[in-house]
Amino acid sequence: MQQSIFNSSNNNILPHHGEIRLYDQFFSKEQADFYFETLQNTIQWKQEPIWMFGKKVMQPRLTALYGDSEKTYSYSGISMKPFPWTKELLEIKSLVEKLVEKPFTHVLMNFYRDGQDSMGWHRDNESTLGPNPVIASVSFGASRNFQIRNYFDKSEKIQIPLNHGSLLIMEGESQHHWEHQIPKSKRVFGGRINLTFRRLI
Ligand SMILES: O=C(O)CCC(=O)C(=O)O
Ligand SMILES: [Fe+2]
Repeated sequence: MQQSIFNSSNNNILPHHGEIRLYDQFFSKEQADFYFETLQNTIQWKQEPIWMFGKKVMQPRLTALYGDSEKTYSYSGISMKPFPWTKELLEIKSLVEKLVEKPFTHVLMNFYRDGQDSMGWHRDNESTLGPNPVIASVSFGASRNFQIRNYFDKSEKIQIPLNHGSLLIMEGESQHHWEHQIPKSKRVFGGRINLTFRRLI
């Protein structure tokens, strides 16, 4: 199932059970270029292992966690301790918070070096995020397809491109009923940086 959401700013992409909204040009091209460059060079990117089906495997991308406190964030069998906020991350956080009207405590960042880097199907439903988390996802760099599918009926699928400077908000029941992924692509060559702002409780 494919929905036409292009150019819409605050329409819900999900047909039921939760809300996902896309702001395709939340950042101007100049702002997005600046943040892509700066984050690429100043963030402490690392390739970290995770546990999958009882095996330790390297994640197919680089990651970094920045945030408020000493509070560690655990997912897929690993825990990450946040680095303190940088000037640019605080700027981006405050722009996003102005729109969402909710505060965030952490940002989990992913650097997809090229089309071969990816993230598999998952839900952001760790108990430390609370029952119906608001997750704000900012993208800079190469455009990648964001695929969403119904967790209970895997045939119900939606795909949207996340472009340079876009902001995607996931909220309500979305993390209960829907999972998402960034698949590999043979047609993508450049790097992409994604920031997911979260509130850890
Ligand atoms: O790179 C993306 O757009 C998705 C990131 C994501 O799903 C996550 O960090 O949980
Ligand atoms: Fe996610």
